[in-house]
Amino acid sequence: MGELKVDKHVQYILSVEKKKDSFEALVMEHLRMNGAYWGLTTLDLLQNVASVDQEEVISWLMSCWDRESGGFAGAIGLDPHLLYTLSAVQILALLNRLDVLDIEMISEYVAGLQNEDGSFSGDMWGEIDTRFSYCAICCLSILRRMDKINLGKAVNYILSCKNLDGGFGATPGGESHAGQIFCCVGALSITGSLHHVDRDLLGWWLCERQCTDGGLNGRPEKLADVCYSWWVLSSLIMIDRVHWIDKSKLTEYILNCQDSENGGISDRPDNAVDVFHTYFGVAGLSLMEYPGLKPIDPAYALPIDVVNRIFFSKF
Ligand SMILES: COc1ccc(S(=O)(=O)N2Cc3cc(C#N)ccc3N(Cc3cncn3C)C[C@H]2Cc2ccccc2)cc1
Ligand SMILES: [Zn+2]
Repeated sequence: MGELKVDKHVQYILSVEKKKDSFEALVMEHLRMNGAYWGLTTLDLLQNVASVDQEEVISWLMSCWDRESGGFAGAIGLDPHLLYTLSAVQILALLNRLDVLDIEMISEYVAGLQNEDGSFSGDMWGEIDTRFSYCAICCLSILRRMDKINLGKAVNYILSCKNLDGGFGATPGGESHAGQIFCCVGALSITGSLHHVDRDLLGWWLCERQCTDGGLNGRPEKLADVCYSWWVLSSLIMIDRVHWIDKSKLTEYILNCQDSENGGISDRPDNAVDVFHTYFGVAGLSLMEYPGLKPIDPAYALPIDVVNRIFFSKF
């Protein structure tokens, strides 16, 4: 408990980056690009992103770029997908190296995944999910190429996934889930369409996610989990209802999920730590303005100074 063990978490992230042959590394190999985004963004929030060899990261990242399609794969030699294309663009924005990208090819790849109904497929195999609407909109916004898609249809498709409880599902009629709500609210926020959201109805569903232990869950009756500190909290902030939860109890819950010895944060107290929950725990604390952390943007899931640089630079 107590306070955030910053140096321990920095050491943990750097050790995972180095441990290439661990079980965890093998399990996560197919989404190494996601893992790189989680690790690097955590280091930046902890004001330690200078501790990695950025040139090495960028050359590995570019070796995951499929120049045929214009998309990024989760690891070298795998098929491109929207999930990894967003992570790659977020990493390059973080490192202030968007200049290495063929922006036209990447934005054509993303736009090419929009369907007639405004929805997005994750890749050429066609799976449709509001997660992919978020990936497409966030990625094109960072690249300043939102003009490449039909924005009206994209927003209408997301709204077609709104439920009577004020939440959002993966597809029309899909059950409300905190992860999908983050994706839909984030995409609506980036496109300036939050006026379509019933803030009190959705805010109520979201604040009901706080459990007696202070943590947040993803659906009614589920156990609290640190990663929901991001999915629920960022959504509450975007709709200006964050005061409806107890931030100090949530902060306590996240700090309780730290491994004080070896660093890292787990999904719930005394479980195994991983990069995913370390990132979402630190990002959740950042959303609650925890001292010493860089503030993070709830919609772009990038430090605010990075978002400002993207939109207020001459680039
Ligand atoms: C440990 O078993 C798993 C199970 C699934 C996965 S996964 O499908 O690759 N993936 C990413 C993920 C990464 C790590 C790490 N390091 C740990 C978990 C986790 N989950 C599972 C999870 C998180 N909270 C509770 N649960 C059960 C989310 C999932 C889906 C997801 C992918 C990208 C972005 C957001 C969410 C990986 C490991
Ligand atoms: Zn989790």
